[in-house]
Amino acid sequence: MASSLSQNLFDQVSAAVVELGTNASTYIPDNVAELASTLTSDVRLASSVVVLVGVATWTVFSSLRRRHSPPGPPQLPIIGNVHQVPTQMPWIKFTEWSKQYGPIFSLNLLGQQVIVLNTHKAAGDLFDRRSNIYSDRPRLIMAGEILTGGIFMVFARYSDVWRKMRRASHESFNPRAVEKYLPIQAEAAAHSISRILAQPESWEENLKRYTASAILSSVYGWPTFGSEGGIIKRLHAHTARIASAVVPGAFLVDFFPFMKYFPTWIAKWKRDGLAWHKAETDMFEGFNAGVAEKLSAGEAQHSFVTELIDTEERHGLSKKEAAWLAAIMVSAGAETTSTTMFNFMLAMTLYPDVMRRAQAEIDAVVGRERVPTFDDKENLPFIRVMVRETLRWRPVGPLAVPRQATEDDWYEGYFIPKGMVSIYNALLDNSDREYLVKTQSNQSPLNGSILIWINFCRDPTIFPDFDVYRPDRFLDESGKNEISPPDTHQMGHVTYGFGRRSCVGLHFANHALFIAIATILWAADILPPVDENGNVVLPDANDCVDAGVVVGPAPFRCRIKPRFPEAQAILEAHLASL
Ligand code: HEM
Repeated sequence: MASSLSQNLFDQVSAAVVELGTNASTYIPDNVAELASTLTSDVRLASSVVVLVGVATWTVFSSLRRRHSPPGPPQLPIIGNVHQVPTQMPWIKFTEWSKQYGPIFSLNLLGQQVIVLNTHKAAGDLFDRRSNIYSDRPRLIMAGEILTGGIFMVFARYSDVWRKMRRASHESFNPRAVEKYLPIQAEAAAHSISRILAQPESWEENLKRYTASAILSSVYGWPTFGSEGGIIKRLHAHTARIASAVVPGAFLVDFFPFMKYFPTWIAKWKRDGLAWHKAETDMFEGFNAGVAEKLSAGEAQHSFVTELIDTEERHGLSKKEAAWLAAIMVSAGAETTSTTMFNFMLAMTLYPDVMRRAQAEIDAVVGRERVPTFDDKENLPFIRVMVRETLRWRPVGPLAVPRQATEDDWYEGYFIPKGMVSIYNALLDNSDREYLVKTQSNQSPLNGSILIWINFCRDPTIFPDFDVYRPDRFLDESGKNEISPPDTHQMGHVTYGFGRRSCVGLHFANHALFIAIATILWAADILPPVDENGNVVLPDANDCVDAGVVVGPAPFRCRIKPRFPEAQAILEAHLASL
């Protein structure tokens, strides 16, 4: 199967060659043609020699290099393994290779050495325990430099600007600090579930609005459930533009870095990219300026940006960096969380017994006369582990953003040279079942060599029944306390990544998932659809969609019914009391 990478490159290079050829023939005078034909055979001979020498050198060099490299599939000269990496869901191929070559194997993608890690331990050893040398990201010229000016935190190099951004975001999103956002999250959840009860068929849209609204309100202090409308589409377009630029082969400049210095009048891609960066910067700076104005008028609600305004000098952040940082928190947080909620809804339609057990816990602790709150969390262990199990069962983050080693290193007898890209293949799925994949975006970052689904969440040695949604796998014998396998950061899964580059918004996300799950299960039953004869039609659990940014379930229907007649009125009274 041809990879998108080689296809993209091939298309771009052939277009350039055709254009060059067409232009050249126009200018060659007739008397030069004769001379050219006598030279042709000599040139052919010389170029054959050059190619042969090149191939021989490459073979010797690569065999020396591979002596200490992790094993991997045989490579072709120049392109390496590019042609073998599938355009769709590459982790299936990676899982196959891990069975053949072992849990740590390496690939060569157009000269770029890549290692794929397939165990919790290896990823923990490198990304957690040696994170001082495994916290860099590979260079992405178009996505990371031209479009986002080196300040898009997710792709930022392990640099001073990343450190400043990480410090500032950690200060406002660490476990204690996120507590100030709890009222916003609870209000947004109650709004969203109330709307879902009123229009059950719009559950998907309302869950999207929920996560966007909660994060926008927390970051900018905008009113909860009301301001997110058009901005959701706008931010999705923002993230999708960046994601599409990450696709290997989408821009030649990522293979030929000197092209970055082309003047803008000959490089349209660069001109467009810089113009886009400026427009996005203006918009984000406008958002922060709006908050600053309200703050000086004494009208601003406390938010991440009001904190940044107070602390940006201490953190050494410029206005532009602060504006991008705020926007990144929204774009990294909204879709990841709503897609996790879609997976939860899917699980409920497929596992009614799990839903009943959760509802029994809610009834016992909360009752039916008030909505659940964060104060109930302590007494709702089953709901807490549903959050973990949802993140484990279907990790939405195939964008396990790759790492790059900043120093030479040895691991398990293998040499890992500085500059080696490491990716972790976290969806270790030993069932040989195929995923049905529908691609909504033509240019998915999944299609590339460096962006991979995280996957240990389905490691059969740790979770023998990995494909089953079973939250109580994370409860101890008392049924009250959470347990976690090693190297899962006391969370039971690695869906939020590893070490210094792990998700900085994970505590916010865990709270958002908890309150939405508790509220919807308190208010409603989530049931599979029925056909015209009343027979249950179960959605296909393995039918997933690569939306370009995250992977989630393919659209499916479910029936949402209030559990008791007063649910809607209680939710509305609750909202009115806030
Ligand atoms: C269920 C929801 C979420 C999932 C599954 C998720 C997953 C991830 C993953 C896998 C990474 C890369 C980790 C690594 O390289 O090891 C990441 C990074 C990041 N996430 Fe999240 N995330 C979620 C929600 C959020 C939220 C709510 C926010 C903001 C409030 C956020 C902000 C970020 C940022 C800024 C980074 C870049 C960190 C860095 O490079 O230093 N995420 N996330």
